[in-house]
Amino acid sequence: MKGILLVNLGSPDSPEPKDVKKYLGEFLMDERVIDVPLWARNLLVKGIILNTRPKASAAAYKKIWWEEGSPLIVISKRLQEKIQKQVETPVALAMRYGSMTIKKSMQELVDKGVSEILLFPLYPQFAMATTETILVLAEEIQKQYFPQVKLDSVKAFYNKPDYIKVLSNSIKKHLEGKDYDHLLFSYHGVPERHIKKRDITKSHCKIDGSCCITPSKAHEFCYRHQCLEVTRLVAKHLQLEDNSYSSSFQSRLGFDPWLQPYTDRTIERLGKEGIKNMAIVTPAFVSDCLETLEEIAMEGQEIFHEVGGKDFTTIPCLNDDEEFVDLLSNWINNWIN
Ligand SMILES: C=CC1=C(C)c2cc3[nH]c(cc4nc(cc5[nH]c(cc1n2)c(C)c5CCC(=O)O)C(CCC(=O)O)=C4C)c(C)c3C=C
Ligand SMILES: [Fe+2]
Ligand SMILES: [Fe+2]
Repeated sequence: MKGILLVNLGSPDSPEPKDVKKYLGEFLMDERVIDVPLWARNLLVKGIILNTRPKASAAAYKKIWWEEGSPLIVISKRLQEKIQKQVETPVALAMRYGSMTIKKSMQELVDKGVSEILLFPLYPQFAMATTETILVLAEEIQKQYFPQVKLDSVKAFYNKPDYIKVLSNSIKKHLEGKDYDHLLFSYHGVPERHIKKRDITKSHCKIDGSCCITPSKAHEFCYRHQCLEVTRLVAKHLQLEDNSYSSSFQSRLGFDPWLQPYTDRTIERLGKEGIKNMAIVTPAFVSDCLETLEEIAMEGQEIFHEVGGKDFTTIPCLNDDEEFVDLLSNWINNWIN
């Protein structure tokens, strides 16, 4: 029998500093997230970040935490339950980091008689720090604990026309009746180095004004290209006017250059340039989480107001939107049959 394993990023067990520290330790010690030699990662993560960041991170998590738990986990569970209603084969949910492990969820599927698993990373764009780390870990677990199970995986779906349509419809629905001057597409950032490391041509990615719009085989693994493509395709679908939208990258960590322009500086610039009403959408995230509910909806809004902006509309992620559930269920049913 076939089975599905949806995988999202994960969250701490609670917004208390000790749980946040445990979670961040696992997340940031991943060599595909902080991609430096082990000794340097130990020094940076265990020596510096885990001694300074958990308190502030925990305070941020407390602001967005729901009674049922972490928004990212609760929303992912709702998505799983809704997909399960439309799919005949078992659908399990795991997180790359934290207690809902890939191993436990694979075991759950195997216990139900599953011998072929479709791994479904819940990320529209490929990144070393997201899709790749899930695929690598899932393969290791399968080889070690479930050698009899066949593993298949869903590729980044950033440019699939039916995905672009669902995302565009959601944006349109949430902006209905709103008067906005600028729509900002804010994607989670990654260090520039990550993009160059995954350039399979070894020479294409220059992270300049043109490489990501020049066709290349490198784009199969270029997070920057895939983000900018989502913006381009949605803008085309919604017939947005030039200069009424732009892309930026949020959540940078550390001192290395990350993908630019940075979201916080872009919001500030837009406000200073006289934009009064802005909307913001976050298509690198399938589920609302700390990075959308706190960093964008709270901090982003504050920055905008400080520089004279008025109306700041945060468009929710696709979460468990009916059209999105139908879309994922269709893709899964096509794989099953
Ligand atoms: C598109 C998805 C994501 C990419 C790419 C990504 C890269 C990345 N992230 C960090 C560091 C942190 N990310 C944190 C939170 C966080 N990141 C994502 C998604 C991507 N990260 C999500 C969905 C979340 C929220 C999780 C939740 O529980 O709601 C955090 C923790 C929060 C904080 O302390 O600010 C860190 C740290 C790096 C270094 C990185 C790429 C290299
Ligand atoms: Fe992140
Ligand atoms: Fe590129």
